[in-house]
Amino acid sequence: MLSRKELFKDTLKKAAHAWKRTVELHLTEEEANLLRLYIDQPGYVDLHWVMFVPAIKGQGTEEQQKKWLTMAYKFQIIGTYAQTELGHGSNVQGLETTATFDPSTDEFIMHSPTLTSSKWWPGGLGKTSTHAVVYARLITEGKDYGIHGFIMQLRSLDDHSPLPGITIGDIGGKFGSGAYNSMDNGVMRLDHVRIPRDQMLMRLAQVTREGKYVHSDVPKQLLYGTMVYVRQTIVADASRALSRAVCIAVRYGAIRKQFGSKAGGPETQVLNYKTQQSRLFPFLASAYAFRFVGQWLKWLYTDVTQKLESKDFSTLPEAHACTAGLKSVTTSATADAIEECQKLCGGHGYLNSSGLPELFAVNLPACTYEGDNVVLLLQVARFLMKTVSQVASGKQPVGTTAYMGNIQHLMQCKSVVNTVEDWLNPAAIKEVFEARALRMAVNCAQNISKAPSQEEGFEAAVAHVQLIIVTKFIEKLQEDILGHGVKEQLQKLCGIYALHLIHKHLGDFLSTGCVTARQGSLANERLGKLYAQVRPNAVALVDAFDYTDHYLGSALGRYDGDVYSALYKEAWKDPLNETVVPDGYQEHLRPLLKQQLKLSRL
Ligand SMILES: CCCCCCCCCCCCCCCCCCC/C=C/C(=O)SCCNC(=O)CCNC(=O)[C@H](O)C(C)(C)COP(=O)(O)OP(=O)(O)OC[C@H]1O[C@@H](n2cnc3c(N)ncnc32)[C@H](O)[C@@H]1OP(=O)(O)O
Ligand SMILES: Cc1cc2nc3c(=O)[nH]c(=O)nc-3n(C[C@H](O)[C@H](O)[C@H](O)COP(=O)(O)OP(=O)(O)OC[C@H]3O[C@@H](n4cnc5c(N)ncnc54)[C@H](O)[C@@H]3O)c2cc1C
Repeated sequence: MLSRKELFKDTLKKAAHAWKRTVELHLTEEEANLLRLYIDQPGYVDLHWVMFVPAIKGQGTEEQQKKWLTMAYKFQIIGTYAQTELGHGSNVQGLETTATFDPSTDEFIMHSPTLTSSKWWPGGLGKTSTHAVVYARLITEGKDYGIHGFIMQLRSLDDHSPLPGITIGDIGGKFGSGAYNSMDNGVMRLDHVRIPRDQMLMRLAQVTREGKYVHSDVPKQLLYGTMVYVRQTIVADASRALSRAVCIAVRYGAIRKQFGSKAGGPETQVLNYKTQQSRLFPFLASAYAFRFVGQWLKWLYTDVTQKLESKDFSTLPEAHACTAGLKSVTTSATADAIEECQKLCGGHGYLNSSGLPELFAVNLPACTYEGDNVVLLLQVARFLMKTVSQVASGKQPVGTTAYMGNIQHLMQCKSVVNTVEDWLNPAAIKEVFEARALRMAVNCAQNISKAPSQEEGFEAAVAHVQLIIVTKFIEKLQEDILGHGVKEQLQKLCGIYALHLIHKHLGDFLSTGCVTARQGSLANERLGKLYAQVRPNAVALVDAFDYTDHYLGSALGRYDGDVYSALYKEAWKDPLNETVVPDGYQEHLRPLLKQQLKLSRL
């Protein structure tokens, strides 16, 4: 119900309070992160911690890190990540902002040469940030060396006014009434703004005092390292958002009753309808699947970072493919699922008090930010094509592509599934997913060699990423899992996750010969049985997410199930209900009604 200005100020207040508590309680970075999650409104702090600090960590020299991170950690400066421009987002190499070295003063001149080069979107840029890592084309000795990162001060640390040569503001209201409107995504134009040479982030490359450009011995792809880090955190965000939506829809489905009463008896809980289960339980399974793959991705990222520190860059391409692919698949599935959860809750799901519209609006842009999901899947496809060609030349693939080494078997194997029960076998499930992913990648590589097209590999990329998620779920089940019967429930969810994908992508499985039509129909039969088995525990499985009513923010998803009185109470809080007769009655309704009355009496 807050206006944009009130919402923005409210976020500033909450973030400042969280920061105060972080300092007072001496919270670790991990604990502070958890606290931030409970603010639960996008704000400048996200960019400061998730992009500004990591960009300096990844691309700054030790000296630069010492100087800037010290200030950033103490919140003496607030930073953002200014990469995207009005005319350029996905194509980073196409950015236009220039950083031209002037040896006479030992400075870079930062400039926006065109309208389309205006920085556009960075979170916190519009009204809050004092500093930014700005991405610009480095020009020295008359040569354009492409995109590099530069630390720029944007606003005065005394009165917060923009520094000379910098025009800066908010880009305007966004989708939904709340959601991302708490964030001041910004626009910025630079008019020949000078910064000292040592504010170029110099871990990847340096410009000497004389203006000479020098490469370091680290791969230039590390320029994109901050995005790898954030994409990894976004997978965990997606799993959290999806589990919130599913929690609301499952709990409400157990309360809501429609039809089915016999002789005046109670109606049926909508959660008992098979159609409801087949729409909703795959999301429940996905919420668990994304959580487990998110945990694994965090491990992978930590592992890669440790290797990078000891100058082992070999796993960087895989880390890029995994983070890009998983960010893409999990955020797209989550946005679609939240929208469907609204429909699963019927009309009440469309009310703001259900919590679902806000959840949808705030998570939808995750399909776009940190890399448009289609563009990122094309990066995965590129990685797969390279791996296929390496396999063809005898190289043994490792990590998430290790299955491609089993090419002889996977290209011709037939699924062993013969009965409905066979679809309970994780090895049988894994094999069909591996075969489908490999066959699609190989087909794509063959098609590309005939008619090169970057867009060919999209479907193959999806198949590969789904294989990763299924595999990590299966691997999770091989660990010790505490709690009586918990493992059995997770096994059922794992089955639902995998088999619903077979159902959804049956065309791929059939056309690649990985599954026969009969096996596809056995999978559907198994799926129906699993839905019925999960039903008695569905509410417990969402209670296990352990969300408080406050955090869930939903009249429909309340733990106590007292949905109708909550909806009723929420309705009366609407500003329209502050008066019995609405504002505008005197000017617009009364004269109209009076006039019509007069006319009818003539
Ligand atoms: C006290 C402590 C308190 C702590 C408090 C903590 C609080 C924490 C809160 C956490 C909450 C989380 C909240 C999350 C909020 C998230 C906010 C998001 C805000 C959004 C930000 C943005 O959107 S920033 C802008 C993002 N932009 C993009 O993503 C652009 C996408 N485009 C690209 O990445 C590139 O243009 C490209 C990859 C699509 C193409 O690149 P290029 O033109 O160079 O071409 P190639 O395709 O030829 O690639 C060349 C080569 O490089 C490889 N490669 C590409 N990318 C990467 C990479 N990232 N890493 C490694 N390698 C990469 C590519 O594969 C090619 O390799 P080859 O070997 O040549 O094949
Ligand atoms: C809420 C939000 C917050 C953001 N925060 C930041 C931030 O803090 N800092 C920052 O720098 N940026 C930020 N961004 C910008 C974001 O990173 C870009 O929007 C994103 O990278 C996509 O780029 P684009 O908008 O230019 O889309 P475009 O690239 O113009 O995409 C438009 C369409 O074209 C398609 N397309 C593009 N290229 C290809 C291709 N090669 N093949 C096939 N299809 C293609 C896409 O799939 C899409 O459908 C934010 C964006 C949002 C929405």
